[in-house]
Amino acid sequence: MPDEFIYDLGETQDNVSRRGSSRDLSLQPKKNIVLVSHGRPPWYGEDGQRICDAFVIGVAGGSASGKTHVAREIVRNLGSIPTVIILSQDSFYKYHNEEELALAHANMLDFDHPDALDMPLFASCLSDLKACKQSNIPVYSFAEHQRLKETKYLYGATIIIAEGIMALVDPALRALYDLKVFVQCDSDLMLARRIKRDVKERGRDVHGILDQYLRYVKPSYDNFVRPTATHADIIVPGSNNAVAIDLICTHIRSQLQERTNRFRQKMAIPHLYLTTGSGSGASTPPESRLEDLDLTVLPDTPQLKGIFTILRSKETSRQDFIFFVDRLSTILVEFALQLLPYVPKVVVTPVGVEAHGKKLGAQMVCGVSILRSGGALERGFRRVINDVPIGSLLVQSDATSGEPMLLQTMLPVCVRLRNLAQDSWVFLLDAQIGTGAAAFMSIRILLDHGVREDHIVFVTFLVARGGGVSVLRRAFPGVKIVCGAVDEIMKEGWLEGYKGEGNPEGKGRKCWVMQPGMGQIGDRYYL
Ligand SMILES: Nc1ncnc2c1ncn2[C@@H]1O[C@H](COP(=O)(O)OP(=O)(O)O)[C@@H](O)[C@H]1O
Ligand SMILES: Nc1ccn([C@@H]2O[C@H](COP(=O)(O)O)[C@@H](O)[C@H]2O)c(=O)n1
Repeated sequence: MPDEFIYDLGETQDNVSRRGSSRDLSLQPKKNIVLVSHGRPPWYGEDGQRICDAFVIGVAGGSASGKTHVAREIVRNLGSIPTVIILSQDSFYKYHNEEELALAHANMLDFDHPDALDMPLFASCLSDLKACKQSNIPVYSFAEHQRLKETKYLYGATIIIAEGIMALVDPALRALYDLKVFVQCDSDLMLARRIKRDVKERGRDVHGILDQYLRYVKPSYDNFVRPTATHADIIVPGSNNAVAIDLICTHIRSQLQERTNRFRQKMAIPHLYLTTGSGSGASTPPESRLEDLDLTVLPDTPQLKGIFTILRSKETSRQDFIFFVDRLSTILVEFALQLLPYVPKVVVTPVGVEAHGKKLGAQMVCGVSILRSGGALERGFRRVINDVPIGSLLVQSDATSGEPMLLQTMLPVCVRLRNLAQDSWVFLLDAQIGTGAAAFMSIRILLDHGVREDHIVFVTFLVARGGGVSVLRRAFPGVKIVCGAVDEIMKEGWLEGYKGEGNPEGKGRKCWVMQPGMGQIGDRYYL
């Protein structure tokens, strides 16, 4: 495995950028690999529903035939594709009891029978990933012959390569593949490669390897593995296979292109709701009448007006800007908390009488900030909800297409695990909803994880009435949107840069701007 593909989950983002954009998210064996390159474009339409599945390739073949090699070469050959996961069937070896473990260590347990693998679990994880949901897959140790306690969280792949000796055995698995590949390799070569690999990587000795090979591996190849070649769309040789891999990649590229085209056509619609040009007026679609947007807006008190006046002014110092952003986010989160369930609670006061009150009824509450501007709400959020877990999503517009691109997900555990996600309340934090593209993608990500739509509370300083919020509202009517104020206009224009530390000349740049707005909140807060 080339070094630039190795990336442990615990590494910092700095290390990833230093090494390039590839990530290996597996523990042991290092086989389930996630490669992230230029971000993931939207996988849903303007109605918020998924419009395409991930493209799934099944790669089967004998042990050490070169399945992993083929999978990695496909990734390398594809180059600048959005996100690829290589999912190894080895991860799905069943859990063994003490008796089976003793047999395994004596080379007397058959790992080459289809029953050794948890095929239904493999099919269910693969089916979730194909449907653009998250999956928590098992982690297997070859050294211990055992499934480990931890699971590995995977999410966000555009292409999934599932590889394993039995990858084409199970009809339920075969039904999930868009392309089926069989790696055909000479038996002598497979044995030679296996001896080398198992000594080096799996802690085995030559005698044991040969014993296991003759007892289980070879008969299994003849009985179960080789016959599945008939299901393959493409047979790839186990060596000198560059031409075959090139053909596979050409096919994948054309398939992805088709899916991308369908998406672009549909996503063009929200932009019809946005106004362009330099005029001061903006046409407002009927759907974005304030009462139809169902926003929870902070009461327009003189005190709030005072805060907004300071925040909107370009003369405000960075120090004051940070102070008032923190204050406003505290007020907003406090206000948003009224939307969560409360249950009765009786306490006894220091004077010995009962007081009938309430306590928060939500089991789990967490925050997810949409980086970078959403980070500006985190301090206020933490002030109101003590010790709350906060994750983040990095979504940025692609420079050429203008489409939002998912670059990184760092979600709290209660969202990553599906059984917890359905009971969690998630505060999505972003500074403003303008075009709504980042908000739209972030909501879709939470729904992919099983968070209930009516358990998502979007907290933001500003919403543009003429922007994408109307499309967002139609797609996700259950999401609660809490904002400090509603601005009228959303249009393409020049954003005056914040003048000060890090940007002495106050350079402007062209983008979608809200009016009157607060400028680029992330820049003003962080620069
Ligand atoms: N086309 C190839 N050319 C040269 N070596 C290869 C090729 N395919 C695989 N190998 C080598 O064979 C060994 C086993 O390959 P691997 O892809 O891990 O097999 P599998 O995943 O099928 O068990 C590795 O050491 C790998 O480098
Ligand atoms: N504890 C185990 C589990 C499996 N094996 C062998 O692994 C082979 C499949 O993995 P490949 O990467 O070679 O496809 C399979 O043939 C099993 O015999 C093992 O040795 N120990």
